[in-house]
Amino acid sequence: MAAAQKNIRAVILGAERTGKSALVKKYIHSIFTGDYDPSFETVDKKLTTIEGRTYCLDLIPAEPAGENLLCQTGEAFILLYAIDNRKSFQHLRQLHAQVKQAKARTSLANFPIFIVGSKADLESERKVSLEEGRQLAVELQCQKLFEISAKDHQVEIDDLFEKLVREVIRVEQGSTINEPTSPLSQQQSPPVRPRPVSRKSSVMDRLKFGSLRRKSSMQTLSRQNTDNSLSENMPPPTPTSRSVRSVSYGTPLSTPRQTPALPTPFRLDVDTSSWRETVKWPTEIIPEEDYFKAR
Ligand SMILES: Nc1nc2c(ncn2[C@@H]2O[C@H](COP(=O)(O)OP(=O)(O)OP(=O)(O)O)[C@@H](O)[C@H]2O)c(=O)[nH]1
Repeated sequence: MAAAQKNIRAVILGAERTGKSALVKKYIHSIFTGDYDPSFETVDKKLTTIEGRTYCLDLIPAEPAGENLLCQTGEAFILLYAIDNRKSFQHLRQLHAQVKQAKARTSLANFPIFIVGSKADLESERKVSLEEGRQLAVELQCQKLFEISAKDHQVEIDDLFEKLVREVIRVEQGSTINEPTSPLSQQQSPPVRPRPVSRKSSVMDRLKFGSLRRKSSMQTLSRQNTDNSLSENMPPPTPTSRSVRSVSYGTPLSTPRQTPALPTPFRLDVDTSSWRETVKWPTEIIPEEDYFKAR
């Protein structure tokens, strides 16, 4: 196995019990146990190869408070809410501000932030609509919005992290993806003050200072990227298999429009940077021809 040519530190921020650890476990180990263990510390890595280059993705689930250092060192961010928990959604603005403020003290002005709604399998308990998620992604100028389920959506979760890596690559190659640097970044950086040590921030400290003893020895290495059609510079793929149906509206997301009734569960992936919306149906849940036949 080739050594990683680049490390990418992805920080997953979200309120308690939004499914941060479950998301990481699903991506790294392909499992969903349904357990809740507040003492479970996951700092996991996964190698992924994109366009011949190997990246090591460090995944760091973080508690919402007191994570400035984490935010400063992160290169990509996932702001996670649970679709069945309105408070976790309302918390995202604060998390977003926290990330922006922390990054304004660093030299990294451009970095991807995805908004992700978890627990998409709990449709009947939904408290946050897709439209609200989409509006917030546009308002905060986040690159993408996903709805996923750590219980059901392996392919979509793989896709989510691949897209995150691709966004980091785009930044590395010089694309500007965030809004202009905020006034905060022009101020002189205040000294970083010691912060309260929390369960997950102590993981970060140990990671940072090289003394982390990984709880899990399992690392999933070698995830070959075989699908170049995901390249951001290419036009959306023509649906060739039953597995994916893409709908492009070609209108700004803020324009009121008719949204087709969607089967559930499903995943929404909105690319807010290109104002293109893509809705995908996983085949194993509802084959697209069945869906269209029924309409
Ligand atoms: N149905 C369903 N349950 C989920 C999903 N993701 C997580 N959960 C459950 O939600 C609970 C919390 O998940 P965790 O992954 O521990 O959440 P967390 O955000 O890491 O929680 P903290 O450690 O408190 O920060 C657990 O009981 C999970 O099994 C999901 O996609 N669907």
